[in-house]
Amino acid sequence: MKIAIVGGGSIGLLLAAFFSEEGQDVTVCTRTAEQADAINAHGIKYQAAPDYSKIHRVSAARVDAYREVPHYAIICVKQHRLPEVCSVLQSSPIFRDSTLLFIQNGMGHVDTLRSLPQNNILVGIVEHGAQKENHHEVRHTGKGKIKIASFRGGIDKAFWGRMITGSFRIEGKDRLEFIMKEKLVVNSVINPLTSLFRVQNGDIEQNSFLTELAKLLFKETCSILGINETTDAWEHVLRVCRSTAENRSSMLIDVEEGRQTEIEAISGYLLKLAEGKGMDVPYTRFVYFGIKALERKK
Ligand SMILES: NC(=O)C1=CN([C@@H]2O[C@H](COP(=O)(O)OP(=O)(O)OC[C@H]3O[C@@H](n4cnc5c(N)ncnc54)[C@H](OP(=O)(O)O)[C@@H]3O)[C@@H](O)[C@H]2O)C=CC1
Ligand SMILES: CC(C)(CO)C(=O)C(=O)O
Repeated sequence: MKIAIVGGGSIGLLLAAFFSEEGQDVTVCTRTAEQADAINAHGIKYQAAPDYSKIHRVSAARVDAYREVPHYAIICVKQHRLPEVCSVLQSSPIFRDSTLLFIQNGMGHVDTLRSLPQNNILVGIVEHGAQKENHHEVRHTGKGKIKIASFRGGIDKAFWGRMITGSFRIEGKDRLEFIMKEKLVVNSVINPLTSLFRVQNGDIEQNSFLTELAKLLFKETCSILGINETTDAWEHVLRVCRSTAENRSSMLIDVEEGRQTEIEAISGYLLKLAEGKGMDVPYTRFVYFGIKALERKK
């Protein structure tokens, strides 16, 4: 299958390497010509701890210079970059018949997807940790799951089910809202805490004071979303901390690099929901303003 990965960041490069390993015809659609040139010249270097690396020869093009017609377009930009990418997806005939897959953290984007003309739109969640080292190198810093579900149209579970490399697999699910809420719970805890305390994901479980804070945030997020704070749900958060222990969350990297974070789509989304329900949510408010303050410092 022809697969376009839109956005050559940590997750875009990771997925490009994965689909290349699966024998798919992958093109990375980048924002800059500089990154496309680097990928075309060197391929993508996939690295995994402690000493595994492999070069994947995939092609790359700046997104507005991409001329192929992909079966799948996997959108790997941050939430706040979606408006510009969605306008390309809306206007370009290239993507008209593609199945789109959006993998952003947070819930902010789901309403935006309604205006897209494509008949087949999937939404997914990524529990892997990845870090882009430079334009064409990515480090796989934590292995987890990818779950996808249909937002509009069908889902070819047989195709996705064949995409298995070792423990790397994509699971097709029926309940979109469930997988998104489950991931939102994880990100509402891990992303702001790791960013405010500048720690790796694993520290949330290792440092018992951080675990206490994580539990408070976890309980609050569950009550905002109206879901049961089961032991299973809490264990799931800890499992992601463990499986991505060495990872610096995507929000922490944004903070360190002085970039806009996805706090609006995660804690900002939860705050608005809580406001609508007349709920007071002090922990979520605290982390929201804490991250906004760090963004202002940049
Ligand atoms: N990193 C992680 O471990 C995880 C991330 N996620 C989620 O995955 C999504 C992507 O995150 P991540 O890969 O870390 O983000 P990055 O910031 O590493 O990558 C985003 C990429 O999108 C590119 N981009 C921005 N605008 C455009 C555009 N208009 N056209 C084409 N490309 C564009 C950026 O290019 P440029 O650099 O040139 O601006 C950058 O390469 C996020 O929603 C994140 O929450 C989920 C799980 C884990
Ligand atoms: C899975 C996790 C928590 C990995 O760090 C993530 O979603 C992120 O960094 O945004």
